[in-house]
Amino acid sequence: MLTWMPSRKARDDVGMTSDIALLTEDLTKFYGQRRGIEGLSLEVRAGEVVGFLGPNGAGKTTTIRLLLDFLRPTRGHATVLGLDPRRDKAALHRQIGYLPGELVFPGRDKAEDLLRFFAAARGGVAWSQVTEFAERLDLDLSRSVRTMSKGNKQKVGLVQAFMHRPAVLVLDEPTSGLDPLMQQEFLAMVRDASLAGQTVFMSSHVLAEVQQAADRVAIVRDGQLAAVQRVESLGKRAVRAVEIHFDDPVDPAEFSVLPGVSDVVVSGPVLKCTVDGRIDPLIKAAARHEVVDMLSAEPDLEETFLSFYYHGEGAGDASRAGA
Ligand SMILES: Nc1ncnc2c1ncn2[C@@H]1O[C@H](COP(=O)(O)OP(=O)(O)OP(=O)(O)O)[C@@H](O)[C@H]1O
Repeated sequence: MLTWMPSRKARDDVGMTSDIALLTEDLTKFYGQRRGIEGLSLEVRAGEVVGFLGPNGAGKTTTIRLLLDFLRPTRGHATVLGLDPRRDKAALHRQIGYLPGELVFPGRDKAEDLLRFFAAARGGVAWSQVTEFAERLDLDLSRSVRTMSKGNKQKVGLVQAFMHRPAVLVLDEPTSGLDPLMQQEFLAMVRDASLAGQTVFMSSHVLAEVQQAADRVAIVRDGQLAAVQRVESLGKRAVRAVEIHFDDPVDPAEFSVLPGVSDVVVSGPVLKCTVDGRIDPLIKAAARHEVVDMLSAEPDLEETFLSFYYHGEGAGDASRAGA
């Protein structure tokens, strides 16, 4: 999906006051000696969907809590819609939809009562907006939240985050506990939110879901930003297996010298190899021969994702919005 800049009207409709929805500069949080997140500089533009990816303990929740002023930074700062989350908490309250990673609903309230409470706390939300999201997520509002499964509690959390159509949605592991059908519905809600001019910043450790909904992914590892990539370019970087069938036998040496090409094996007219990154050099070399067929396995984004963890590639080359 390409970055899409919402129209001025769409941004006005959701109360967007700044072109930059989220900004962090050198954002750092240490818990005593323990690093939560360090030196995080990231810009999310209004209307963008950014996936915040990383394994357990990478620093995703810490970052999100800093953005919402549930934690105070050790160093650096963050702004939301150009405002300071600490100083302008009240002003931001209605413009942010937040889904915490760990949902705790005390009491025996029915989902409906709880959502009425959240709606009132936000200065009133048309009840039709609440039921619209509840229906999309197939959530029974008459059930007591305390007795709900993890997935149903997650749906309540999502409805409260989306129901007031906030300018910015900050979602910590939003698909946690949802079945595949509901995960798809959630991703559709994210796409609709983006089309309506809302900004979405969502943490996840599932690359596939982020790939479906996000414009960019920011990858954190050990408390530091390891890479920020446009989703399409993650695909382009991926390692893929390629098999080319020629009319006549080819010389492996001709292909093994190509940039990004390795593991070249030729048996008669069939060449198999691995391509890391751009496939163009291989295509141009192959085109010097008569090509009968070519097979290329889909880039494995999970592998690309892991390669960021283990080799620490590409730090911050698209950390600025629209890069
Ligand atoms: N309250 C705390 N006290 C001490 N250390 C903490 C605290 N909260 C988080 N940490 C540490 O900070 C680091 C980042 O944790 P964080 O919860 O932000 O990661 P995460 O990416 O959200 O992980 P997960 O996917 O497991 O939720 C981890 O090493 C974690 O142990």
